Amino acid sequence: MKRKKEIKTMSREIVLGAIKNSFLKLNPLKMYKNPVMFVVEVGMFITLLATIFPTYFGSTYDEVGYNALITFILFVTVLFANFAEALAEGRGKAQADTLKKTKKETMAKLIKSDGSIKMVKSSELKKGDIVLCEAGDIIPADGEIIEGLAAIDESAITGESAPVIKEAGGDFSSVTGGTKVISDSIKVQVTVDEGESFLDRMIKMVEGAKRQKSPNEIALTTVLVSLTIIFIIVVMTLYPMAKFVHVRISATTLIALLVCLIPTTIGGLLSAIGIAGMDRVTRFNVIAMSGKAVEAAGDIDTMLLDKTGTITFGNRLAADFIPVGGHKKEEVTYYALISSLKDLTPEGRSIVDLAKKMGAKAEDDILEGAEVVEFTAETRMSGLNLKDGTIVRKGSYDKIKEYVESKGGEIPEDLQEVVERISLLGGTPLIVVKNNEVLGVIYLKDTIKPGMKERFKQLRAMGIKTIMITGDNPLTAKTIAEEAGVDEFIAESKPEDKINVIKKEQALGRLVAMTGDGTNDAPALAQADVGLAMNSGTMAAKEAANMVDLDSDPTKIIEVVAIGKQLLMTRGALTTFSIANDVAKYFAILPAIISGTLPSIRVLDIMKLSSPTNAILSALIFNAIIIPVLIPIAMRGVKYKPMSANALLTRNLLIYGLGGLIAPFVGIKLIDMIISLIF
Ligand SMILES: Nc1ncnc2c1ncn2[C@@H]1O[C@H](COP(=O)(O)OP(=O)(O)OP(=O)(O)O)[C@@H](O)[C@H]1O
Ligand SMILES: [K+]
Ligand SMILES: [Mg+2]
Repeated sequence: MKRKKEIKTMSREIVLGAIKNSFLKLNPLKMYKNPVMFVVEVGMFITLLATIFPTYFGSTYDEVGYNALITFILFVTVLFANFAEALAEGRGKAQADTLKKTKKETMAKLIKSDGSIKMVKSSELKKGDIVLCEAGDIIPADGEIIEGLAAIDESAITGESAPVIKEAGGDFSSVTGGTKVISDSIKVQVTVDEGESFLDRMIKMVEGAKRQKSPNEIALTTVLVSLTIIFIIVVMTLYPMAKFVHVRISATTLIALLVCLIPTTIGGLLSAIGIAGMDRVTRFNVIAMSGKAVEAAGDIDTMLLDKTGTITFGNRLAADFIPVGGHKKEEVTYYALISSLKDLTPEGRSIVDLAKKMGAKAEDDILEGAEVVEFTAETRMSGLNLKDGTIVRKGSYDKIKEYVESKGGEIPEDLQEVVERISLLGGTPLIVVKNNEVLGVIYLKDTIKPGMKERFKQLRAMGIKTIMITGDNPLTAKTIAEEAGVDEFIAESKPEDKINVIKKEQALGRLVAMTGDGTNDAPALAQADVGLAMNSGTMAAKEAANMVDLDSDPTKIIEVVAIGKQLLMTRGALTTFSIANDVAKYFAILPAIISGTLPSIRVLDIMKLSSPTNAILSALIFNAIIIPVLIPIAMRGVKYKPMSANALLTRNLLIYGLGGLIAPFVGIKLIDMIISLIF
């Protein structure tokens, strides 16, 4: 998988910026957005007061040093949490800066209504304006090509240096502001107003300016806040209880205890995990419009893929012309050529090329007065109505059969056999007819992308059902489906079938992902829970989708799903670790605090820490340090291996649950040993 636009994960600049921002984030007006860490910050202010006025907070003047130390550790804890978030944000900003460099003011050649050209600034362009873009020009705004064809360098946005061909009409007519015309000239109609361009939206997304908490994140935050409130109540009731049994506990100790118990680890890392997840998607050259979309990708049950161009390379090339019904090869070749003279699809062009190579030649005046019937996915046919009344068509087996029969023609006996032969090879048969007479078949060859079987196996291991949906005939569909290893296929489907399949799956409570690039994919892309549009596709598709792949690689949906899963897993794993940690800390320090005055508790004091004060300090230091220790995992995400949800859960509970329980005992004991050496 190509990752061209790799931006350094951890440059000096990003780290320095993050350090500065972790201090700025201390502002309580910003801090309250992270409720768990806000509680720590408030606790810090109280222990600070307890350092200055110890007697008001149940401390003695002897304990000023202890109070100050606790205040300092709490300060560092909050700082560490802020650093995690700032670091994640910083990496997004670095990517946004690279994009911003693309967004330069350029001069545009505005075509006025009288046809004359006026030079204007790109920022002055409005929706609907028509501009001329010639070789060497930077395209001044997003738009659709309304006239011409050009090679365009999109490397500024995609990082891909090979130019792409864009042309008026069809699914490859949209152009993006900031890209450069390499050859030829086009007329472009501007489709967006200033500030709303694709690049603008991309920058905003990557920068995190529009970042909102995803529903999952909000739900988890609610759980964390509830836990925090419970522990505040627990710690508050501890005070009168301790007094009752004549144990003196100062406010500072209670706050230290509280901070150890509330889920500070996940509280500190939660937003970094979300931001880093989106960042990983961006690093794959996919722009996600929301964190919600990335998370949805992690929960996908069903994936819809089309055949041509997704599972196969999609550059279907004519490989042969096969006559049927006693016709000659020259005849099919000639009419295949005629039917494709005005067919600008890759298939049509390859037919013209092959027919010419095989010696067919169209008369110079054949197109005079001829009516062009363009290919649509709906009709699955294309061709010409010649001036002399001859009708030439080529198209899919089912549609041509329908057409010929409606015109009173007959289907030659050997047609079925030829169609089957091509289909069994995974090729697409196109039937050529003249008036109501079937002449033969065009064999369009396509190749399955390498490694598809392996990828679908992985998806199956993840528990995802794959459905290939194609306009091609059932036999070709079956051959390709079997060869690629998809779970199900739907053949002879019309564009609207996609949206129906999605709706049906969703009605069964499933989350559905799909990729697409055409305007007719737009409704389905919008309907899908994860819609990944190709950057090469139309604006309509890109606007409807919640993700855009800058490399226009439809199979990348597989990686996006893996990243989404990894994001959800990372969050789950670190939450488990955090809570297990807090439970362990409770058992590590509470006996140490109380056993001094209540000897009966001593049996519980399994850790044998050097002193109650050292126990609290060690636990609190461990609590702070664990945040930066886990930052790399939050950023990188936990390792993901395709397996079922249950197997994953068991595995993670073992690693992160058990690990979270054991780590504090080891960590706190070590810190205690170091502290007792110092003091
Ligand atoms: N240029 C063309 N002229 C006539 N018929 C065509 C042309 N291109 C494709 N067809 C026929 O129309 C069918 C449907 O095409 P469409 O592009 O909708 O689907 P597809 O490319 O076969 O599959 P997918 O949905 O996987 O891309 C093709 O299978 C083929 O039989
Ligand atoms: K904690
Ligand atoms: Mg197609």
